[in-house]
Amino acid sequence: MTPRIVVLISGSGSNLQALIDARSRNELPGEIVKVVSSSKKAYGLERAAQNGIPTHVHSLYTYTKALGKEDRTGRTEARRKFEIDLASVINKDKPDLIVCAGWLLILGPDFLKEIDQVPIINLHPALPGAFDGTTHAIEMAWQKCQDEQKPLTAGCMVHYVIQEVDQGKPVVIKKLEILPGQETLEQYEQRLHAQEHVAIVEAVQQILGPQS
Ligand SMILES: Nc1nc2c(c(=O)[nH]1)N[C@@H](CN(C=O)c1ccc(C(=O)N[C@@H](CCC(=O)O)C(=O)O)cc1)CN2
Ligand SMILES: NCC(=O)N[C@@H]1O[C@H](COP(=O)([O-])[O-])[C@@H](O)[C@H]1O
Repeated sequence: MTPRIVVLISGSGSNLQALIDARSRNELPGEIVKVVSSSKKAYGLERAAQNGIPTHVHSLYTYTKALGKEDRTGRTEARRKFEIDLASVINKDKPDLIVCAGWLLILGPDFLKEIDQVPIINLHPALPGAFDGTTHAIEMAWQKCQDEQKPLTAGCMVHYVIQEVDQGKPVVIKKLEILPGQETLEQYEQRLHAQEHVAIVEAVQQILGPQS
């Protein structure tokens, strides 16, 4: 039985594309059965559609738009319902692995409790213990190198998702050296994304085993 993969995205989906391309090369030990996006504008939805992969948009805004900014209790409840519903959507596809590929929302305890037995992995554009819990790790690493004016070992990792954001056990780590003044942020980003596209495929291969 081919392992079933659900991929969570929020944006461009270039890492989803890396998984799709690996599958096309028979190098992915699993089938992407659903792509769930937190945004209806995510180009990754287009990438999925172009490859016949079912999609679902699960937008937090849908749950919170009727609430006032000051309605903290309401927003907390809405976030809980968002997460429980998200877990229900995903569980319907009976995944063997869930991959956060640029999913820009913290998965709270209500979600993790409902998913329970299915491993979840996340791609984070930083090394273990560096810039945990941020969605701006790429820029922060590059800027840190410029500020300190000394080489910085940066990179990306794919790690298991636990409640503590970006602190789960690493599965794949890719290191990159940033030299101050030697490249623009865009040039570093390009190098990093290329490594991410390798790391995310390697992580799925490691977890789900060789091509089935
Ligand atoms: N429980 C976990 N959830 C998630 C993890 C994780 O390790 N444990 N990884 C993240 C991915 N991520 C960094 O790799 C990350 C995603 C989102 C955020 C964040 O602060 N999100 C805010 C909204 C931010 C925004 O709208 O711009 C939020 O969820 O309220 C930090 C890190 C995926 N989830
Ligand atoms: N903290 C999570 C985070 O910053 N994730 C980052 O979102 C991007 C998604 O790109 P993509 O939509 O092109 O795959 C990737 O760079 C990934 O590391």
